[in-house]
Amino acid sequence: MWSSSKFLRALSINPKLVRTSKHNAASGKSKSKHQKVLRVVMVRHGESEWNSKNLFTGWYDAELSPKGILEAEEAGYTLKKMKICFDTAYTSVLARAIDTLKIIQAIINHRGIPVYKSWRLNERHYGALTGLNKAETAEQYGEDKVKLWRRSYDVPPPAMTPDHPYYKRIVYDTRYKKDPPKEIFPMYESLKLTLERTLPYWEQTIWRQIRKGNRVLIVAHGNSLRGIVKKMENLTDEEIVGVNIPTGIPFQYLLDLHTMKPIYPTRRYLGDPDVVRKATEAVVSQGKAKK
Ligand SMILES: O=C(O)[C@@H](CO)OP(=O)(O)O
Repeated sequence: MWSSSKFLRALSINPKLVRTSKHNAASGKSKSKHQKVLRVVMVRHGESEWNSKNLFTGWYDAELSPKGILEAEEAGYTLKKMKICFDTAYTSVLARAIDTLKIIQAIINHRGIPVYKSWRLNERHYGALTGLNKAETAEQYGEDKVKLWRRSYDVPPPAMTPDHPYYKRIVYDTRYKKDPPKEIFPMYESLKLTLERTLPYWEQTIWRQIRKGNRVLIVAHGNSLRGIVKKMENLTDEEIVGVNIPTGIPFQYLLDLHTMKPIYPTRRYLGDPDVVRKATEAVVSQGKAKK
């Protein structure tokens, strides 16, 4: 069993330096004088029904699969074991992220914290690819093309047109009645376009809360999180191609209280490294053609 203390030792983090208790949870609006570092935890939702079928999902509102529910529970137990507490949580408007957050909240006994939902944390819009099988798409267009669509920084997938089977379901979904406004409602998104709509929310809302000393949990999606990771780790457009985020495994950044810079240059997963590696490789192979 990979215990939280073993995990913290592996990361060479002194747990005493990180605020973990519920102290000041309700009013935790200012940095405690004992607090040496700030922590932000992010997690990609648990596996969805469409992940399990290996379909491009994007803004389609897939539910969590039974495995995804277990992954969300596991994420909750990991945070509970490590005694990590939060003041505020942010998520997208998609069920797979909202439900993952609810499961985590229940397990860590944080049902009462404020939760903010924004379409800006949604998965990237996969355009015309939405609903297609990734392996079959790789067979048809080649693995390189699918890798470009899935992981390049600025190559967008083809646009979703009104005759697409999921167009109406997404465009007329009442949750988007007010936001995003029609003029910017996406029909496709590269990672660059995804980041351009996530970044204002990250900088003007989430980052401000972190700066104030609030302990923030973000439950979002593979690509909205890749955008934030690119920003946090200063990755180049080429480097972000190699970043794949597994479902349901929380990762954290510890930030220096004064400089607000990450203490470790890369994200740290809160989980058994072997499990993280295998889960990450599985995400990569979703884009491979079936042999
Ligand atoms: O299909 C999607 O919406 C995303 C995440 O599930 O997939 P990918 O990992 O291919 O970007």
